[in-house]
Parts: sequence; structure tokens; C-alpha cells
Amino acid sequence: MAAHPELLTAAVTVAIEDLVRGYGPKGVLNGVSLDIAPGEFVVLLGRSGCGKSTLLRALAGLDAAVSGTGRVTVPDRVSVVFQDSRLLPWATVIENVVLGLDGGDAHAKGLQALAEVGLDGREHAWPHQLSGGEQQRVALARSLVRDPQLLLADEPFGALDALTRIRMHGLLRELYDRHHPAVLLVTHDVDEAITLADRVIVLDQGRIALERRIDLDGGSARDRNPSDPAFAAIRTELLAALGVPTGTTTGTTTGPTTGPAIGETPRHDVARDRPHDHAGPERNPS
Ligand SMILES: Nc1ncnc2c1ncn2[C@@H]1O[C@H](COP(=O)(O)OP(=O)(O)OP(=O)(O)O)[C@@H](O)[C@H]1O
Repeated sequence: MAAHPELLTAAVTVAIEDLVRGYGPKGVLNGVSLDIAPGEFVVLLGRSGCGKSTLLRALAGLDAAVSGTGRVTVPDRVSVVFQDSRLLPWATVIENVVLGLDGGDAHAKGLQALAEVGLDGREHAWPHQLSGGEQQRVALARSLVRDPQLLLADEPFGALDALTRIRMHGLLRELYDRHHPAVLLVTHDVDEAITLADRVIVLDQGRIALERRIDLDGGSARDRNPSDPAFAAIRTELLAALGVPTGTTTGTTTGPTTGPAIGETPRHDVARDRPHDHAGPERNPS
């Protein structure tokens, strides 16, 4: 979908108007309208198959094969991070980060981005020499080096172990606070959504079932603790919107060390099965 920069105002970085998408006769998105403000961190939450990735792919311009109507307005600089890092195996870390980047300062920018994700000194490594978490750090560096106005992230931490995932939450928030792009992040994980988002959108059967602003932060410091009763209340609300009864464990219980204590509501992952492997054209892999 083409960008329409003339329509973007200071108040809106993304505008989605009555988006309908389907594969063949199958309806996937059934009229989604959503605006994202500049610098707003929006998390899209929903069960497997509800259309999260389809929406994200529409914003990334990766839905050429999908029929539909509606209008999507995105800024010029959009970066995408997927669940797998999609690094080129035959290119070094720095080559992956700066691939396609113009300008004589590309290398320096790449090194700076790698330092920001904690990988200084690893620029000459090959992707296979990195852990999964490190590969996702490279993917983040590759997206940030392009100074995106919009960062799209499709379950970027879904394949990582619980501890690495928590570290990546911290890193992503740090990078976000420094660069402040608008973000749309897709996840199954309710606690991840509450931890990261300014606003959570619950998608159900291709429609927005709930929009919830996350207003947990008192002062300037961001301190969201899954054991906090206010956090737990939002979790209950989101789970209800997802049709999950309170107190029910519905999937993996990869509880973080900062997560609920024993006896409290367990971590909820609303996936019913493994996420799909989204094969298809990759116009803008970073
Ligand atoms: N390339 C495709 N061809 C046909 N159907 C597809 C294709 N990609 C997705 N679908 C279908 O569209 C629906 C929505 O898929 P989508 O990947 O957007 O869901 P999702 O919410 O991201 O799921 P998950 O959390 O499991 O990744 C699913 O029923 C899926 O089977």
C-alpha cells in the first residue's frame, strides 16, 4: 500500500480506515480502523489466526496477494522486525545492518546501532555465530539504523526463552525511549503487551474487540510490575476481551522472573498453536 505523506499530520503517523482483507473468499480483517500517533507504542494482541499479522503486513506493504478494501496511510520510513531475524547468512553482522543503506556514513551508523543493542565488537561475526537473542538484536539494529518513523514488529521475541525475552523487553523500551518511533508490535502474550504498550488493541475475528490505554506509570519512571494489582486488573480485562476466563492458564507458562509469584495469576499466552510461517514477498525486511 502506498504511503500518503500528504495526509500525515502531526497527530497521526498511521491511519487505517475500514480495512477489509481476505485470502480468497475467506475474510480475515473485517473493517479495522485505527490511528497511531507519532511516537505511540501500540501492541496488537489476539488469538492465533485472528488477523494480527495480516494487519501488520498491510502496513508493511507485504500484502500484494491479499484482496481487500480500505485505506492505509503510513510514513515514508517504515522498518519491520519479524519473529526470526531474517539475517542474510552469507553476510557479516555489520553487512546485514547496513545492507541497502546509502551514504558514506553508513558503516559508522551501523556500528553505532550495534553498540546501542549491546553488540559492539561483534560486527564481523557471522549470523550463525550469534545466539537467537543476539540475532534479534542485530535485526533491531538493522531496523533502527534506518531511523524509522514507524517500527512494525511481528512477535519479535516469540522464539526466545523467557529470560532473554525479558532482557529484550528492556532493550526495546530503551531503544524506543531514545528514538521514539511509532511502534505497532504483534504478540500473543498478554503480559508482554501490558509491559510494553502505551495502548493495547485486542483483535478478535478480524475486528477490534477492545482498545485499552495502559496508564500504569506514575511519574516519569516506567515501572510495570506484573505482580502489581493494577497490572493484574488490566490483564483480567484483556483476557476477558480475548474470551479467556480469569485464572485460566491457556498456553505456555513461560513466566518471567519479574512475573507473577506462585499462587497468583499465571502468565498468559493466548496462542492456541504455533504461529504461522508467513511465506511471501519481503519488500522491506528491515
Ligand atoms: N498466505 C495465506 N494464504 C491463505 N490464508 C492465509 C495466508 N496467511 C494467513 N492466512 C489466514 O488468514 C488468517 C489470519 O492469519 P494471520 O497470520 O493474520 O493471523 P495471526 O493473528 O497473525 O495469527 P498468529 O498469531 O498465529 O500468527 C488465518 O486464518 C490464516 O490461516
